[in-house]
Amino acid sequence: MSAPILDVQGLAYAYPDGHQALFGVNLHVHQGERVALLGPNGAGKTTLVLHLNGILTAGAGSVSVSGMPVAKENLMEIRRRVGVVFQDPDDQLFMPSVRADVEFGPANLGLRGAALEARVVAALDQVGMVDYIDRPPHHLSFGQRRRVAVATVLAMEPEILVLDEPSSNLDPASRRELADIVRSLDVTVLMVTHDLPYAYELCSRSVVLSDGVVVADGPTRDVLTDDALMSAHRLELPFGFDPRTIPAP
Ligand SMILES: Nc1ncnc2c1ncn2[C@@H]1O[C@H](COP(=O)(O)OP(=O)(O)OP(=O)(O)O)[C@@H](O)[C@H]1O
Repeated sequence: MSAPILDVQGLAYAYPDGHQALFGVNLHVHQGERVALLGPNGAGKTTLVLHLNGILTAGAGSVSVSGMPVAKENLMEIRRRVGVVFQDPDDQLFMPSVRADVEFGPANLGLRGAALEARVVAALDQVGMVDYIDRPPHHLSFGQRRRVAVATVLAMEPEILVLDEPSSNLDPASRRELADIVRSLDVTVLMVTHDLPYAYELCSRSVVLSDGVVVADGPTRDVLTDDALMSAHRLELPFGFDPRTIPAP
């Protein structure tokens, strides 16, 4: 098999207050995979994500993206390669118009004029939001703001798209539409979620993090139907959802 596009080796991290959040995490993701990162509250999922684009720096171990180590000297390139969509779109949208927000990243990379406009329109088109290009983001609904947040990241043409709780606060139709968008993208995806049916629907592979350690890594169906694993790590399927009776997507 080819080298992983995302290679996390022995990653350990303690916050400045001494709290150890990750203990030697290994995670290898190959190009084109869609992987769900599951685990109970406080497991270390966000801490891991914050290492993928260098917001946090590994205490021990390493993270690399397409062979490039996540390190201070590479941060600009790493942030182009790894696009993180945070849970709250308002952490990502801060400009007076949708266009300005989506332009921001590629303009920083030096794109100008028609090339910049084409990049912005293409990114908004991928999330079905071209018609909103001149609207102020704060006049959009939450679900629309989440789509624009995804577009701000897609406009950077990332190699890896990291989605933190993408389905949270979405109504059922928006949730399904976002799933369709994710499926339509030709990009490697790491999706942090507590929404296990969403993980099942979108990611053929799931990694379970618990107390800062990877405790499972395999086909999502196998993970979600391993009752002992699920209860040991406070993972619960919603009432009526049984992957044993639902064909693998
Ligand atoms: N800034 C911080 N300083 C100290 N400890 C922190 C800090 N941020 C997170 N932690 C601790 O690190 C551990 C992992 O937190 P993290 O946010 O990575 O978990 P998570 O899996 O993303 O949880 P959730 O599902 O609740 O979002 C938790 O015990 C948390 O209390």
